Amino acid sequence: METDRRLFATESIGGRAVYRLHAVTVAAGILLVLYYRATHVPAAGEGRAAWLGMLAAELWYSAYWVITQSVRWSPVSRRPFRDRLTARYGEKLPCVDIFVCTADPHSEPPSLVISTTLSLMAYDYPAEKLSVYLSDDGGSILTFYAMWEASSFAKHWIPFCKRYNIEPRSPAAYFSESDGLQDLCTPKEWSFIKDMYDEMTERIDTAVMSGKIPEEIKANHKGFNEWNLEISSKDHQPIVQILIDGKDQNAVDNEGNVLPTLVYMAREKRREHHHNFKAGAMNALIRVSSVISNSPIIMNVDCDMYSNNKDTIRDSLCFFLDEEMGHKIGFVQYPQNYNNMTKNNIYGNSLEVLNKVELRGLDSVGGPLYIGTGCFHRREILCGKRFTIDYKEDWNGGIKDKIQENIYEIEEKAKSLATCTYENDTQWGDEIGVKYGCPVEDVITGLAIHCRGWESVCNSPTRPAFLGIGPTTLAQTLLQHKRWSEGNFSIFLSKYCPFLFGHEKIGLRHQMGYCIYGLWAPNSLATLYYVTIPSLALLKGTPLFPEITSPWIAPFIYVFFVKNMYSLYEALSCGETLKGWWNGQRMWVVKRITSYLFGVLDTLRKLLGLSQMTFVISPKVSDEDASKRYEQEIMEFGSPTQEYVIIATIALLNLVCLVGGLRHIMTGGWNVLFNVLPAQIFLCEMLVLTNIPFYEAMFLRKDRGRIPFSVTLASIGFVVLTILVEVLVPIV
Ligand SMILES: O=c1ccn([C@@H]2O[C@H](COP(=O)(O)OP(=O)(O)O[C@H]3O[C@H](CO)[C@@H](O)[C@H](O)[C@H]3O)[C@@H](O)[C@H]2O)c(=O)[nH]1
Ligand SMILES: [Mn+2]
Repeated sequence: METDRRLFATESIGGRAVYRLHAVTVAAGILLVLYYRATHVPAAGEGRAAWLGMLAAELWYSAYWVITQSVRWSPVSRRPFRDRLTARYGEKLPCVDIFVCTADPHSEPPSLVISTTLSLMAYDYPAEKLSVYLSDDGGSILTFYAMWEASSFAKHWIPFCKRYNIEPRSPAAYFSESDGLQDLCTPKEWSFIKDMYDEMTERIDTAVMSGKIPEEIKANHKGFNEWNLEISSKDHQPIVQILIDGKDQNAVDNEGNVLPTLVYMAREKRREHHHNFKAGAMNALIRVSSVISNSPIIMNVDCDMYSNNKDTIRDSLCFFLDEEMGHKIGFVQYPQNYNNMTKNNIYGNSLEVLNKVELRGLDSVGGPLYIGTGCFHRREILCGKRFTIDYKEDWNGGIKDKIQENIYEIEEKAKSLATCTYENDTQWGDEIGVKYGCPVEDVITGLAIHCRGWESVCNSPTRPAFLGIGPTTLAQTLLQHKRWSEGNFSIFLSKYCPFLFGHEKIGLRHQMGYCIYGLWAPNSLATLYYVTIPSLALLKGTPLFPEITSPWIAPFIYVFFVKNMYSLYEALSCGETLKGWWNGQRMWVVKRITSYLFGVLDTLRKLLGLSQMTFVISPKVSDEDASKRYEQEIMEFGSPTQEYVIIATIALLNLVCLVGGLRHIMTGGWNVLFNVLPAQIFLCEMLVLTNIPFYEAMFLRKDRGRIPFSVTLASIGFVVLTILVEVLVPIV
């Protein structure tokens, strides 16, 4: 009976023996490599500087490797017992507020936003306890209109979902997956609801295309009056519209059941006030919801992350309501999964290893990071509460306790909480709510929560809880990673550096876990060095590794192979393909020499006060031609960017160095090449192999997504320049 009390189980993840064997031997190998480097520095003039650079890069890699192992030692997975929750609490469950953020009706189409919203409204959870809030940072009447449409479609959609117990509950996802041949409902019923949905989306898409809402529609809801002629996305009054008021007896679906509360909010925007991006939106939502439903649990998702699993709320509550551990848990994070990944993960965006290995590993050392989406928080904790050993949550707060206030009064009160000036001279954005000033506001907020004594857990059900839209072009991928690496690096360099801020507050391994991401960006420097200097040295004939006959080559080979084999094993065991792993390796190099490099440079510029923080939204739509290439897993370049110049230059440089290196056969014979330089030939060759898609994109492809000619030309120029410089002022 004892065990039945628990609402969730913690299980350790297998395969640790293999892992630990690999880790211990690789660590030994690394020590030998470093020892060799430090004791065999060549004389000046024989490549000493280049050798010392190798030492520095390898020292960095070693330290970083140790950091990434912090979370791999004893990962855990969690299993909630939903049935026990239901048996114990019945429908006496806490109220839950759900926040959705959107920012721009063009890169985040309103029809997508409402599909997400509808999927959340249709959770298997008592509707009277559920409130869904949308924050629209685009302040767009188009998004409001879509929400208004959703509020009436919900009356058909929610009962349909519940009656037939369908999954997923995002209409867009459901109709694209199901072909109407399901035996759960009559074909007539299915077509009825599908037509209704199609017609609604068409009306919305037409409105978005024309940018206007027909007058007769506007007459249907007072909310449309908020948009007068002067209003723009960067300059408008606060707007709060309760589209469905859960307390209203008349707000029922077509079967007479209560509907969840649905609220549209566009916080005030004025040009002279900084709005703090998504963090600002989240904080406004926390306040606005406090006067409408004030639920003790807050869940937030991005507008493209629909709910793919109807049980997620109940699953999450198993953690918070667990009698033994629940009081320590500050938030429950779900992994970020995408529904638009191709089989072989061409841009390395599937985050499988991060989700399945790193998040679970973090879970065993204090808790996963808050990653900004798919996360359940206790409201109190988001508002700054510290952990105390006798902490006990009052689960009765929320919608049902509210006295019946006039809906207009509530809206007015809510608006006053969403103004630009509300936060002046308050702790909002610092001690209260989501923190400001960082492009990964979520990570820094989660860190502060951990440092206030709370733990977090990662729940990763077999049927993913949320599915979003991942980047589908190289440019989008690099952009997202620039924001992430820059954000995490700026945390590392700030007073929130996990080693300082977390000192004595969270465990060492937890601090290191945070630094896996904090140090993504500076990895770029070591990588840039490693993909250029050994190759240039090969061209010149300067050895930078032990000879093949020297026993010292062994640790180099061991570390290289075993580390990579383990990474392959990890990827395969997370469900990736061999090719997917290979593509992922390419993307690591590419991200490091572009996104992460710019991440370092921009972080430094910000530290020097030369630039301001930005948040470039990832587009959720792409053109047809490009989507086709994405599905065929052909890399997309298109218009020229500096990133592409770097990628093309490094690719070409390595090709030239490999070919040029082979000329040593002429002068020194096979002996020189294969005894003295084998490691460099191998390294250079591996780089050339991974870079094959780039050569194709430069020289062979004819489609619109190829590398633009100007980029190829520039990269040829840079390669020539590099080699000239190398001849004139040798660096290696
Ligand atoms: O001024 C802004 C900018 C963005 N957003 C919203 O923030 C979300 C995330 O933006 P997106 O461009 O999709 O970024 P991603 O790179 O996909 O987001 C990941 O990384 C972000 C931090 O960089 C986290 O906040 C996200 O939760 C996480 O999914 C979206 O819903 C946006 O609508 C706003 O509400 N206001
Ligand atoms: Mn996104």
